[in-house]
Amino acid sequence: NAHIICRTRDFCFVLNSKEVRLKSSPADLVTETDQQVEKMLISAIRRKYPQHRFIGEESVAAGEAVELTDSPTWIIDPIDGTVNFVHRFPFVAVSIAFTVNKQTEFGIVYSCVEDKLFHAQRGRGAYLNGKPLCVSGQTDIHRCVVVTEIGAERDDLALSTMTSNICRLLRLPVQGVRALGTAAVDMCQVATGGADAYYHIGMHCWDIAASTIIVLEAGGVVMDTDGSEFDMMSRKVIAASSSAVANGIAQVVQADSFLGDFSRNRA
Ligand SMILES: O=P(O)(O)O[C@H]1[C@H](O)[C@@H](O)[C@H](O)[C@@H](O)[C@@H]1O
Ligand SMILES: [Mg+2]
Ligand SMILES: [Mg+2]
Repeated sequence: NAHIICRTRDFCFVLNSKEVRLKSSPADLVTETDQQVEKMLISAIRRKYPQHRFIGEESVAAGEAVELTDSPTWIIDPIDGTVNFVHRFPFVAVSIAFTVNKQTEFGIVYSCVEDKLFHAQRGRGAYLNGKPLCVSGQTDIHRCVVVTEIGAERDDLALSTMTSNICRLLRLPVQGVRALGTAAVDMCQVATGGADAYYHIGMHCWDIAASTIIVLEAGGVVMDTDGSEFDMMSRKVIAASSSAVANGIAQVVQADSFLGDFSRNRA
């Protein structure tokens, strides 16, 4: 059984996950807690906003389409870092973003074990537990700590793409490469200035929708891994402290044909 104690200033509760099941790969896990948290969030929001749409990781896993329209839409990852959650590795987050006309209006990432609440609203800055956030402003790729993710894919092409990208960055060299096991929290490190950049190939919109606006509102930049304009549904992202660093990463990171048929969001 996996469990985690979530504390906030106002309450403390224990989330139990009795059953761990596999989804797309032996490293893509889901627990009852993922499903219950998503249901709880969607039903609470729906009560207040019955017309709004939802893209939720576990609803998509259950067969719902991933369709981002102009309608007000909530993009939810009920537990980002489910492998961490199951193993009690202490980086686990709830990620919620809200979009209108495909533009993100606000994002919230709650890193449960750390009791860190990141949030940002378009045009109103980014905050961690109420304090304003600012990226490092680093412009020299050689002085960067870069965060990425190993991902859940375990096929040869995915693994060689992931490892060769890390090798290319280390050879530049950069000063460090890190992976916390939750894309949402990884990306928030860029917003705090603790990391200078984050890139990921193969994540889904629910992993990074909220943290994208948090990085942007903290003064960072976001782009596709090929250097083109960021598309939340493309499953590729670079978030960085400056355009110079983002472009430096885009020059070395290759997506190749890794995403293949899976190049749009699906569970
Ligand atoms: O499935 P969850 O835990 O919501 O999301 C995780 C991704 O599946 C995995 O690929 C990635 O490495 C991890 O960081 C991410 O957040
Ligand atoms: Mg996730
Ligand atoms: Mg999840």
